[in-house]
Amino acid sequence: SSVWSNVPMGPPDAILGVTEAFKKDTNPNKMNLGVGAYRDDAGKPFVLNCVRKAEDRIMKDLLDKEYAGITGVPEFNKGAALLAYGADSSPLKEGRIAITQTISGTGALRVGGEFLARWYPSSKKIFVPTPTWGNHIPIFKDSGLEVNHYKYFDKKTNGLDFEGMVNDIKNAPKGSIILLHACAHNPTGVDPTQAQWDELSKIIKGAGHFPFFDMAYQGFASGSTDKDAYALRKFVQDGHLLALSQSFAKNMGLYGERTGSFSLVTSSPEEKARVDSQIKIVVRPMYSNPPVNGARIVAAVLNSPELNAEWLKEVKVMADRIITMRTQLKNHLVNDHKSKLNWDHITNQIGMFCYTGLTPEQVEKLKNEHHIYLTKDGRISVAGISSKNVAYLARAIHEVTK
Ligand SMILES: Cc1ncc(COP(=O)(O)O)c(CN[C@](O)(C(=O)O)[C@@H](O)C(=O)O)c1O
Repeated sequence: SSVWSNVPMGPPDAILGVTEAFKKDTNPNKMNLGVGAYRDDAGKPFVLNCVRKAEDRIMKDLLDKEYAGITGVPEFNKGAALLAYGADSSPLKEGRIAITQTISGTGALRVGGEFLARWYPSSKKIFVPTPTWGNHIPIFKDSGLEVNHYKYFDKKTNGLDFEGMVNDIKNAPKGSIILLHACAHNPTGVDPTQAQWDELSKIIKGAGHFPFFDMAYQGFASGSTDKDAYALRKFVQDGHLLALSQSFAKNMGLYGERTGSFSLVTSSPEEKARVDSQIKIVVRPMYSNPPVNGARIVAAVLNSPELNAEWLKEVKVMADRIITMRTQLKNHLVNDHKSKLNWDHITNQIGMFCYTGLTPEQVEKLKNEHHIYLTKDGRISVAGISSKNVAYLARAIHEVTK
């Protein structure tokens, strides 16, 4: 028998597997509402103008191909921290934030998971919302953490089960790690209000828990990078020493460039130096140092007032198109099809995803009868909807739900 005869066939990824199935479909009406990747109204991937301009500038600089340091391109780290924490962040001004460039958001979560498993003294338990991004669970398990869950989504209202969330977080063992989606919760599109975030900050502080923010959509949810960072900045203001993973996949359209960061708010520059040294010891044997291209693009955009201003406009255009598609989809369902169901959640939810409430059977029907591809949990990537296919989608959803 061969050396690998014991290797079983694994299941396709719940999200990326949908794209594979979509690509095999030859029907002209097919729609990919699976992976969270932005498309413009022509259904095409969108490379931001500010990114193209940044690339031009970088090419003209004729930079070398030397290794970046273990923690990546310094100008990138500076710009990413400023974007997340804000110009008036005291830990930033006091030099207390340890930050490393990572292989996009996934890499940030993994470096963070490994660091916490190795150095966080109070617990190996991380509590993630129910539901959460599917990849969170294997990332943290593979990091050596024990994954637990807190209530989050209310199936009855298709909204937030704040009561349940608060109770589960309060009942978690003291000093647990709490994973929080900073904005545009994936897969539900349901976010706490600012008042609810304020309360969560007090509760998490009171319980001595450790917040780990995953901010993969800053600017992409509301169109404002400051508004989308509200929860993170409020927790920092309230004195939490916390962890943050950032991704530039969506808000700067750098998906395949794999550009992100992991950062920790520490209590002093001296502590930051010790934490920095241990983050490097996690990263060096994992991938040694990160790719420079995406980081140079982000640095060029964030650190140039002109490109930064253009980026903020473009990220708002993306956010606004998503919001328009939500409204059109709901209007078709309510006005054209006189659907008896309540579709308010389609416009109440925010960010890349809409948690439709469709059952796995209805999802199967959308695929088999209408060539519409989405994940089994009923999540649709709103970016896959355009003015050309929104009516087709509404009719199909009505067909399978009436
Ligand atoms: C909450 C959250 N955190 C982190 C990431 C990591 O993203 P990256 O490593 O590319 O920076 C994603 C992307 N999730 C998806 O948009 C999605 O849920 O479809 C998709 O990119 C994915 O990889 O699944 C995410 O939704």
